[in-house]
Amino acid sequence: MASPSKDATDLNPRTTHYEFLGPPGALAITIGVPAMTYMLYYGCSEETGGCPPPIDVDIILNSLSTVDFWKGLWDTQAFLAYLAWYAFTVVAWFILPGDWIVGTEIRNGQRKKYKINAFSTMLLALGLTAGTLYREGPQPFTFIYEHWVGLVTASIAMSVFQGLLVYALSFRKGALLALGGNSGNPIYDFYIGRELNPSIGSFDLKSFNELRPGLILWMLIDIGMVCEQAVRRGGFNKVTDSMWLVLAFQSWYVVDALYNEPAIFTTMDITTDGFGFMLAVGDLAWVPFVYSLQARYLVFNQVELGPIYTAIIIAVNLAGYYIFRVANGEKNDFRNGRNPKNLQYMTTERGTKLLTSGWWGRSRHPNYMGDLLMAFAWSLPTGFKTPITYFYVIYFAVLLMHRERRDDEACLKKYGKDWTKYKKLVPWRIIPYVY
Ligand SMILES: NC(=O)C1=CN([C@@H]2O[C@H](COP(=O)(O)OP(=O)(O)OC[C@H]3O[C@@H](n4cnc5c(N)ncnc54)[C@H](OP(=O)(O)O)[C@@H]3O)[C@@H](O)[C@H]2O)C=CC1
Ligand SMILES: CC(C)=CCC[C@@H](C)[C@H]1CC=C2C3=C(CC[C@@]21C)[C@@]1(C)CC[C@H](O)C(C)(C)[C@@H]1CC3
Repeated sequence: MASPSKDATDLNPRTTHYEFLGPPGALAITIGVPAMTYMLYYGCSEETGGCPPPIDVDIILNSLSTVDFWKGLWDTQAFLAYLAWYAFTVVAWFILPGDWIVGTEIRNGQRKKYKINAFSTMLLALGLTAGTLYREGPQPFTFIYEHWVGLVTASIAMSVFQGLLVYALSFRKGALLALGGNSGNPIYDFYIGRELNPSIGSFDLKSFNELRPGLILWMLIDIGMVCEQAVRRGGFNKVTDSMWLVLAFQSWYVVDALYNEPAIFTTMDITTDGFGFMLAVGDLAWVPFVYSLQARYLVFNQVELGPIYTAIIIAVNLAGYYIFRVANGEKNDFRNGRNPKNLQYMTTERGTKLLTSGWWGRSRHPNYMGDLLMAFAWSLPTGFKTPITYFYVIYFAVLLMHRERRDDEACLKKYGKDWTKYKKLVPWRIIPYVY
């Protein structure tokens, strides 16, 4: 129950400290993320002549000045397909059964309830995909490759719509705002997310978007790229080992996230950050259309790895996955009051405990290290002809380093001198003895 002594101003203090370099940074990312999503297509595709295409300023300026180029960004068929996909995930949330779990305590003393059926949504989507593949073969799925730009536009349009909607709704009476999203600057608050958990009844938009429409679409896009290659090479048995590896690794990552759905309720996106344009565009456009770049590249640059390289890349991915899963599992168990491995911990003045052994005794974000190792394994199958397919690894390293610093600041505020004590016990940020 909400504490009766807290009024709306106590609960929703003004944000006085900016992140992401404040409003100019927020504006740059608001424009930059959609722009980069398109640029990674135009800068790495067979339509434009390669990865990267030969750079000729005159040709680029000429094509930018043609009506056809701008018309190509809009594709009604792709838009309708995207809307149908989004609607499917919403309907699945409503109709598929699932347990309701209680999230961590939020600032107003309440705990939200979340319906757990992301995994069954994925199974339904995969079942329908398998049925279509069985009846009609890979051809229908080439739609994704052929309508790429239109699908990107549709996902960005949905993100803008949701960003504006949640920003407007956050002004209603009684809304609980994110501590970092109430600066009063509309550009910044729109970007970072003003309201902590925008919901329609029991439908929570932030956790829904984080796990369903973007993440499952990423896997379906990868399947679409396998189908495109199968059509070009004359059958699934001719699809390259590199393409199968990318599909297997990335699908496994998605399956793992959906299977462990309850674990996202202890991540900082859910517990601390608001839901605004940053997460909307990240979830809906960036994850499916940028994270699948390696698979799209392998459609037009078909790499055969052979058994030795395949084995090495699988080993790198498995090592990363092991660290990622075990570290996330240790923290999730611990935050839910369990400590099956009897790990050591310190108790803070706030009452919360912090693990000081196991993976969380090796570095302060061991899960990031595992995630990064996996990211590297997803790019390796593309070979070394172009650095562009390693974009994900570089972006991800920057994102996680920045995220670590944001979390460090937040934990310092939360735990005060106990955090400093914890940092002395666990001095490494992400990679032990390196960083
Ligand atoms: N693929 C992708 O694009 C992305 C993936 N990720 C992944 O998402 C996952 C979640 O990441 P994220 O939410 O950023 O961070 P973490 O899962 O690392 O969670 C950080 C929080 O954990 C708690 N914590 C910190 N130290 C300890 C400790 N020693 N013992 C117990 N609890 C501790 C603190 O919260 P408190 O004390 O309040 O509980 C802290 O705020 C990661 O695996 C990350 O790799 C993240 C971003 C993008
Ligand atoms: C600048 C920009 C593009 C920002 C958006 C960042 C988002 C893309 C990421 C923020 C946190 C994320 C998480 C996952 C996907 C990427 C985003 C949305 C995640 C769902 C991936 C699967 C993992 O298992 C996870 C559930 C731990 C993870 C949670 C955080």
